[in-house]
Amino acid sequence: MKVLKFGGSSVSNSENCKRVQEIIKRDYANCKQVVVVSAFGGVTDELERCINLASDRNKEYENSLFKVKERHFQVINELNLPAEIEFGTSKKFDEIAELLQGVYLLEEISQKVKNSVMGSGEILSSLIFSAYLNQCGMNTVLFDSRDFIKTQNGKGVFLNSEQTNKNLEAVKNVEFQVALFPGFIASGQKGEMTLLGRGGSDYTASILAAGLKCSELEIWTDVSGMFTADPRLVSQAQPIEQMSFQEAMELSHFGAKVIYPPTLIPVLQNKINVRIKNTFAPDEKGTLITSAPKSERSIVRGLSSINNINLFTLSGSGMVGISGFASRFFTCLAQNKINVVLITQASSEQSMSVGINEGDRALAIEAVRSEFEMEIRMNLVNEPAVEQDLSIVAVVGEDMGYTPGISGKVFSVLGRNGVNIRAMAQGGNELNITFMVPTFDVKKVLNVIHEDFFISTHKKVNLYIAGVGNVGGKLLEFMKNQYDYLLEEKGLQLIVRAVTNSRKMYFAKDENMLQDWKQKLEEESEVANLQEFVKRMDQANLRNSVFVDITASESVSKVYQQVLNSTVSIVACNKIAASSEFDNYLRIKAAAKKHNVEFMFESNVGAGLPVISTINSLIHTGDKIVGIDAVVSGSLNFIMNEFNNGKSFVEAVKMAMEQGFTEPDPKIDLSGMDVLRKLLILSREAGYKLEVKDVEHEPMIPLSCLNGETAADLIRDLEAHNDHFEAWRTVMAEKNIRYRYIASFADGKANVSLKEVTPDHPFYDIHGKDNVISLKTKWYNDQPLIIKGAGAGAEVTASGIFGDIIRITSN
Ligand SMILES: NC(=O)C1=CN([C@@H]2O[C@H](COP(=O)(O)OP(=O)(O)OC[C@H]3O[C@@H](n4cnc5c(N)ncnc54)[C@H](O)[C@@H]3O)[C@@H](O)[C@H]2O)C=CC1
Ligand SMILES: N[C@@H](CC=O)C(=O)O
Repeated sequence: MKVLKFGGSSVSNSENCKRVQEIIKRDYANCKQVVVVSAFGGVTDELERCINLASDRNKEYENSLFKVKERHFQVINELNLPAEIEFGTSKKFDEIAELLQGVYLLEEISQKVKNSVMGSGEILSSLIFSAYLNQCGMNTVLFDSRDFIKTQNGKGVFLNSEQTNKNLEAVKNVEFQVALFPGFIASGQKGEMTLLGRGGSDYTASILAAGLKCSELEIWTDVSGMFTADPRLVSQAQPIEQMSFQEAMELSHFGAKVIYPPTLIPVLQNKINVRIKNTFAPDEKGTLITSAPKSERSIVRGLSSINNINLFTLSGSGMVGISGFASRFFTCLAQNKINVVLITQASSEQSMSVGINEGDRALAIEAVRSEFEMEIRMNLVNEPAVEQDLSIVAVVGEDMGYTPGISGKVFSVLGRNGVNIRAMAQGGNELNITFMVPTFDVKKVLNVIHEDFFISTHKKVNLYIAGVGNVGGKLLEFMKNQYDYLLEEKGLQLIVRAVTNSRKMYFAKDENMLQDWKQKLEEESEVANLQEFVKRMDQANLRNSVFVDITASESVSKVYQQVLNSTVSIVACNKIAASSEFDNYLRIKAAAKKHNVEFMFESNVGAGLPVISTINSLIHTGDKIVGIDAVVSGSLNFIMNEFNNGKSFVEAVKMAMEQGFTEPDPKIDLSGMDVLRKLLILSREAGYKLEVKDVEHEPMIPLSCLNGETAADLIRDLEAHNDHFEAWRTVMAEKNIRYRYIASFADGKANVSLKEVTPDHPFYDIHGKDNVISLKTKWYNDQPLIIKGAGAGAEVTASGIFGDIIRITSN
């Protein structure tokens, strides 16, 4: 014999009643079934509303009750049930109406009347449904749960399990194939109707399963089992195949609403397996709750959360070393029926904090103030402090016990995402790690932990992109091409949430704009506003967020602090921040460290070449950079190579500009400023404190060519100086040398200038836009470490930026 419980959603209309009948039919011939039904979906709430309206002397209750009645009659008619059911139903509604009229006249609700009205929904649904099953040819007997399930009053309503189990013996003597019981309702010592608590139909089913010694309890609902997290908050949540009773209890206690927590006690005591199934997808596996569940791939079984929690703190120096404070504190909360959801105490004994429901806040303050009135007056204890708008999150899993590193992993992923944990507790059995966070962060918290622990799912990477020109456009194209690969191979889902250029910006509503960012920016954008861009990114508060700076703008580099304060990582190919004042460079790095996020700028030097990462790796492993010689301007190398091949200097400059090797303002390259910035960045990363003024700097071209405003001015001025450049050609031929614009650093001295190199020099033969970076270190002393390859161009730069994004988000 097994018990099947169908919740309100499963029996909310005639269509669903037919589905339920199909489910019962599956095992009809094989085993006896005890079926428990809830009231039709939403009916209990409606009945409660009717009582409240009546007690407020609001005649609207009559209308509301009439609508509830109509719903029942609609089902009766649609199922073609016999007249006696209509009669029985009508009679029940007359009784309810009478009770409500009494409430209306007296303006008072007694517990007895309230129970009678609210429990009517189950009496009605069981009457209708049992008739329907019989009509379908099933041998169904309707039992009244009140005749069997007995409660006793204490502080609340408790099950009298001894009496209940004794009463249930009688059921065994009745001939049936389906026994139908209304859920939720029971009776007290004097036979009056009592209720088993909201969600109590689950409990009814569990009590029956235990009392009738059934083999299994099936809870049929509208979801396919208990999920690894609330699917409304975590889109990647999956049904959990199996879990233990203890895990189910922890998860349901902390908010997973699939099962009413007391339900698990009778079945646990009698070792009866519970299966949670979906009425609307009956072939799906659902979740099995059992004493020895098989291990899942993840050590964490599930996550749950409850909102509207307050952190209530009692503190004071007078509490230290004095016994009895805790006992008085908790007794006072208990006496006022204030439910404590989480407890923590500082080891100094100076403070104790508890999590309570928002609704209990006022009462808790009043009760604790009055309990400690004298101590507060004497300044031994402070006024109770309450923090609002918090939520509790529980990470649950039996396998977490005695496995080191789980809480470390949980808290480090939260730290990386900028979540401030207000209080925490771990059950002594290590079954749960529970903590309080601002409600604003709950969705992010559940998602990041879910992504980190449930390996079958992927990680969403939320990208905010500033600058969609030459390089930015290429990066977006690469990301679009690699989208499927990264999703499948690395479990990374790239989502572009917003883009801006200097004129327009577009924020995605809920969509991923990776595919059609151009069109969105063209057709649906708003006027660019950097502050607004950063503000909205902060408000979105999405996990694994990265701000990507692909501009050459100083104003964009100035928002980095703000971005990092929002716990968003930065990937930049814009060199301005890393080459700004040394203190600012340090401040940005410190902000990233403080907020546990990344500031990465590999593409600042050598575009996609692994230059900065190589320097970092040498330093981290104990090497020391003693000298740097580099040709790190892709455009200048390209220009000189074209010049050597016979092009005029200005022609070569125009080609570099057209091919996207120069900065948006080419004067930055030709003045040597771009190379200077790169040398600053390299030497800083190598551990030296260098400012712009410390670098000896000779521009590559005459200063008079750099006075113009626009690129056209520059071209005009270069043309005017053609003789100057042609003179280089003569010198190069005469001396058998080449000119290279070289950055060098040695003995604390930095220099960027145009130098002559002979054919045996490593910088003599450089192809196209290649960069060469030669690092002399403690370990690479005789032969320097050389990094060489294309150092400019949209493709290689975009690939460097993309690499940083993947490195950050793969952590
Ligand atoms: N082109 C190359 O080979 C390399 C370029 N880089 C860096 O890449 C960056 C971009 O270069 P390109 O794409 O070639 O330039 P670009 O001129 O084609 O694109 C720059 C983009 O930034 C946007 N922008 C400018 N100011 C802005 C602001 N205040 N707010 C929002 N957006 C703004 C522009 O509207 C444009 O979309 C530069 O910092 C450059 O140093 C780095 C390595 C190599
Ligand atoms: N303009 C730069 C591009 C990369 O930083 C260069 O020419 O190297």
